[in-house]
Amino acid sequence: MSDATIEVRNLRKRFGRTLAVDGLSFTVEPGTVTGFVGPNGAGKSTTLRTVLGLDAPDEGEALIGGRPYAALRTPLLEVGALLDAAALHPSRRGRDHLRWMAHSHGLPAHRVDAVLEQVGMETAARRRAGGYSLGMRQRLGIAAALLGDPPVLLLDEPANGLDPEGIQWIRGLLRHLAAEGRAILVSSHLMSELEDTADHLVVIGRGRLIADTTVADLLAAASGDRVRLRTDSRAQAMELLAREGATVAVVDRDTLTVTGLPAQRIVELLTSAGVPFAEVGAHRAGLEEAYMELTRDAAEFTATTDADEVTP
Ligand SMILES: Nc1ncnc2c1ncn2[C@@H]1O[C@H](COP(=O)(O)OP(=O)(O)OP(=O)(O)O)[C@@H](O)[C@H]1O
Repeated sequence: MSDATIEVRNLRKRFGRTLAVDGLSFTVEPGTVTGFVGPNGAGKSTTLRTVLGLDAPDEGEALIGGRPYAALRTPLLEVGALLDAAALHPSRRGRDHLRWMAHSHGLPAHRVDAVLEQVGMETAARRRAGGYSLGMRQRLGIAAALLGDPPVLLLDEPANGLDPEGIQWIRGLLRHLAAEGRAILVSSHLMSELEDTADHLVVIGRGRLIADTTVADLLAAASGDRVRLRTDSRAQAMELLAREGATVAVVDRDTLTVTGLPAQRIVELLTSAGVPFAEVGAHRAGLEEAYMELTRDAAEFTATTDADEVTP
């Protein structure tokens, strides 16, 4: 799968007064799941649409296997995409929809059964699409993307509407498809959806690149040299450790993270002061926490809470 890359170079796209994508560059390598993350309106869909030749960029370019979408000879065999899972005629059976797609692209009919099996829709696809749940439409959309067995996949929010079991399923599928050497770009506005899935992350906000990093590097940076501490006497522990110069943050009811003191010193201090504690160890940040750290300084990415909204 040597042609398995997506390259976005200096991409810029404006809609009237909205600069949807503002000089964005990144590459998706073969054999990886790259998460494409950013808050609603960040420019993810516009970028994906531009890669697929559905929006024309004002500046820059987007390439699949080194060529723009318009120059691909057999697009369905070179790139698979899930953009809008709802785009299905309600009276059409899912299987017929795929058979028509296969036929119009000169693909053998057995590919339809192969991809339906891959997404667990063998039976459901014989029913009319009008009765499908959102999760079933997502699965059928993924089946359509896989029909031409393409080396490159672009999936816009594929976990949308899936139940926890469906989310687990798609994680496994994406890992499997990447292990086959494909380049996979998967967008989400929720970092947590990419946990255990993405190897690499491209984070954007307001059309601009915020981070282009491996998940491992991002988590290591977010974990820092913090120590995680569990204690029933949270207030006492916080006061004691802060007095010793540590920075202490609350994680939940009985968990704290401590920066500025080694674990051994924390144990000594708590023990000699008689403050009970259960666990002391290196803190490992999750993806959601790493994302918050990454976007903390960018005020425009801060979610408005209900409390903010009712403040006069
Ligand atoms: N066809 C269009 N006409 C006008 N404005 C548009 C159009 N498409 C996108 N936009 C605007 O461009 C910006 C980026 O939108 P886009 O849909 O690419 O973001 P997104 O990151 O995919 O968001 P979401 O997570 O909500 O899908 C938004 O401000 C949006 O309103």
